[in-house]
Amino acid sequence: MDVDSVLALATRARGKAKRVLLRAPFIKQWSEQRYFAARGRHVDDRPWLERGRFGVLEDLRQGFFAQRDGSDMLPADVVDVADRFVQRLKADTSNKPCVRISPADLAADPALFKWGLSDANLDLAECYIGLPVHYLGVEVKRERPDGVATEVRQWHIDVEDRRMMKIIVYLSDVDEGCGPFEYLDRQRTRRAVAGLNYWSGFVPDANMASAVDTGEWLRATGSRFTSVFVDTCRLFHRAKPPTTTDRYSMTFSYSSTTPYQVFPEFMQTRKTMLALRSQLTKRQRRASMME
Ligand SMILES: O=C(O)CCC(=O)C(=O)O
Ligand SMILES: [Fe+2]
Repeated sequence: MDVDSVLALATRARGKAKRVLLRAPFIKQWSEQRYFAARGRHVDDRPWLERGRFGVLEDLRQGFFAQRDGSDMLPADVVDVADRFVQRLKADTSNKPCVRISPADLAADPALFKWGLSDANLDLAECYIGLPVHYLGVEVKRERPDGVATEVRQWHIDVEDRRMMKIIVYLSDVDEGCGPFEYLDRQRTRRAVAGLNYWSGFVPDANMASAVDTGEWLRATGSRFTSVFVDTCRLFHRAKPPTTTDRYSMTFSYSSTTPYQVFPEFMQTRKTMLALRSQLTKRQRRASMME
């Protein structure tokens, strides 16, 4: 095992310990008070949103989910980089269910990574989370149509933070068979958490079906550039295992500056971030945990 894997394991263990500790009644109450006080202090500092994102914020606040056509939101140079990554993923000949562009490759062609740090995105994440935010980076992936329910193709709720915002942008058309983002709305998530006595981890389909009927599972299908804005720490979700066609997509992730847990294997390394440093504004450096 190399040093990075050991560090990743240690970070995971520390995150889990923190989540366990925060379940203890007295500590939970203290931590909630601190959290709401911090959000209260931040109210006046929240940025203004550009008009297009206002409705997204409303939807996120009401149902932790918004779906939009994202074609106007992405600048041409970002789409160019995304397409290059898609071509690279298409050329992959392994038979892994999910293939990703490596953090080093993302940093070598940084327009896409940097779009995640645009004011419009940081503003939206900050307004929704209600606190200064960390940008955890972008993941660009291909989900192969093998129908296998591994990893995040199983039902789960993300454990990183109290609130989180992810922007998932499809880079190919996604219908029922192409592995759409699948989720339960707020009420059904609550019902499933209670019915399954859920705290963390992956839930097999059959167990989920016993808590919430499969007819009530929701799916975000749509053409290329369809964009999902979602708080994955608040809703049960998964990538539905694709059966007919590959799904290509990218996911930009944001948490508060004090998440319970992060997964460093999906994030940029300190070294690549230092190489990008001179291209970033102060706000972007803060959001990338560099200051
Ligand atoms: O890619 C997807 O559809 C969802 C994957 C997932 O679980 C996540 O991004 O939190
Ligand atoms: Fe997830």
